[in-house]
Amino acid sequence: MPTERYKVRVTKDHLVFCCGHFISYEGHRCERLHGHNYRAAVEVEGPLAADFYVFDFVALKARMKEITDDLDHHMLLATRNPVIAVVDTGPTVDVTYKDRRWLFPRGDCKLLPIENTTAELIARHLAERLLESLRDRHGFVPEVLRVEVEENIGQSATYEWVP
Ligand SMILES: Nc1nc2c(c(=O)[nH]1)N=C([C@H](O)[C@H](O)COP(=O)(O)OP(=O)(O)OP(=O)(O)O)CN2
Repeated sequence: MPTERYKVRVTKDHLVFCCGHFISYEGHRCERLHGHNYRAAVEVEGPLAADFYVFDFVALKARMKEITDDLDHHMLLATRNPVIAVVDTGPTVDVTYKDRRWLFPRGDCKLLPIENTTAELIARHLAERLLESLRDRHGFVPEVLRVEVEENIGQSATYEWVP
């Protein structure tokens, strides 16, 4: 008996989120502030449900779009970075790396509980939020979830979650 597996994938122009960021790298170096039109793609795997699909494309796009829209047009800051300090003062976010300092209006920022705003960790962050949303709103837990974040055409990172 052959084993059947199904996978649903969505990636759409409206799953693009335009954000500022900078990362630390090589342990002690820090990029200059710049931005990307990040593009997300989502895959879910599982058995076919009663409607003969793994999970409804329409709902999957809608849940992902809520998350990417929330990040769109914000400065992404990683709160767990070992060398870039991020302090939320209320009206502002004060960011320090060695002798460099950035001061952002709080409303322009998304503070992410991750170590670095790499495409890899942004993908994991999106996946965690999506899993919560799929579970809470649809009672759906996929067998496998993958989120790909493309920083630029031809360069992307994928996070895979398997329970
Ligand atoms: N595995 C990863 N590598 C890198 C990441 C990442 O998230 N994961 N991120 C960066 C930088 O943030 C940077 O923005 C990308 O650098 P680079 O490719 O040099 O810049 P461009 O997007 O402008 O691409 P071009 O090919 O130069 O046009 C680095 N590495």
